[in-house]
Amino acid sequence: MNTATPPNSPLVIATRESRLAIWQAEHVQARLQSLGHTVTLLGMTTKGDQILDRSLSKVGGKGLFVKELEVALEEGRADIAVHSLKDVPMELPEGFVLACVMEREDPRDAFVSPNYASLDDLPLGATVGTSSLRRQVLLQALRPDLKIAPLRGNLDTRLRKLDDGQYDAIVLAAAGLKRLGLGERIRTAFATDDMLPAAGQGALGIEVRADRADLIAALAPLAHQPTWLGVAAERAVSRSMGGSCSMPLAAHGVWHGDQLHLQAAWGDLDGQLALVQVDDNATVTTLAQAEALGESVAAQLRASGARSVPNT
Ligand SMILES: NCc1[nH]cc(CCC(=O)O)c1CC(=O)O
Repeated sequence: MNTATPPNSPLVIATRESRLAIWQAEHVQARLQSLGHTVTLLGMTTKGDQILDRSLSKVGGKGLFVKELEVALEEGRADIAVHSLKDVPMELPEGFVLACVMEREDPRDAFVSPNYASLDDLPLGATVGTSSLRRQVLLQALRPDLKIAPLRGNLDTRLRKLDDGQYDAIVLAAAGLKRLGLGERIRTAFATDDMLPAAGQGALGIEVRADRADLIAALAPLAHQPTWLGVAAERAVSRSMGGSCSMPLAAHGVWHGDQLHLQAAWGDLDGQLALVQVDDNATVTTLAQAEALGESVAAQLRASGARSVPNT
């Protein structure tokens, strides 16, 4: 079966239908169009979009936001899938690859509140909305008095719940807010030293079928190597720790002038709060070297008491 795209046939991008997902797909569409391609979008709903009443860490499945898009690639209904890299499982299913990682938007977490300018301004015992275990652990380390309440839904839904008065503040990825032109809602962007981001936060990954060498070549100009080296290391930490969204794990890699600086944190919510942090760097010029640094940092986390869970 020859499924290679003939020249001039349009490329089809599979995308979720949240405003952020559409923005990201249109961003890739515009970049590809500027390279001379014809590009259309195919919108679809994923399991992660449908389950809104439970914390995703309790739903448990990996790749809740990506599976349906992969089926569209498998069946040839679409050519490429654009993802927030943070939502992409550490191991892609057999037959799929990340064709490229694009330049990162702001990787930081954002403090959003109608009444308070920063975490320090919150009164004792204030309620902060987030369903991310990583954010929960890091927030409790900074402010043990805070009440953390679950918060799900797309960005607009989360902001509406804040505006309805259900929370004193919420914590979101700065990248999503900025992409949607909602950057003015950010009262403070957390220093990454205080709130270390999730692996891949703020970066876009483009997934294709591994047998589509034509697409991998077409997408190569969209890659941003410094971002890719950083997130490759972050994802290696997570993979090595058996990473799933049910583990509070943070990893942030910054590549500059052949040096990769990688920070990671692991937390435990069972019983007393435990937080383990590691900081390392290495000379890195290839993805394999970036991943080796990530594995080394994961080993250092474990040596300091972090427990990895086996991949399921
Ligand atoms: N887990 C949902 C998700 N996936 C990607 C982003 C934001 C954009 C990004 O990190 O690239 C968000 C929202 C959030 O964490 O606030």
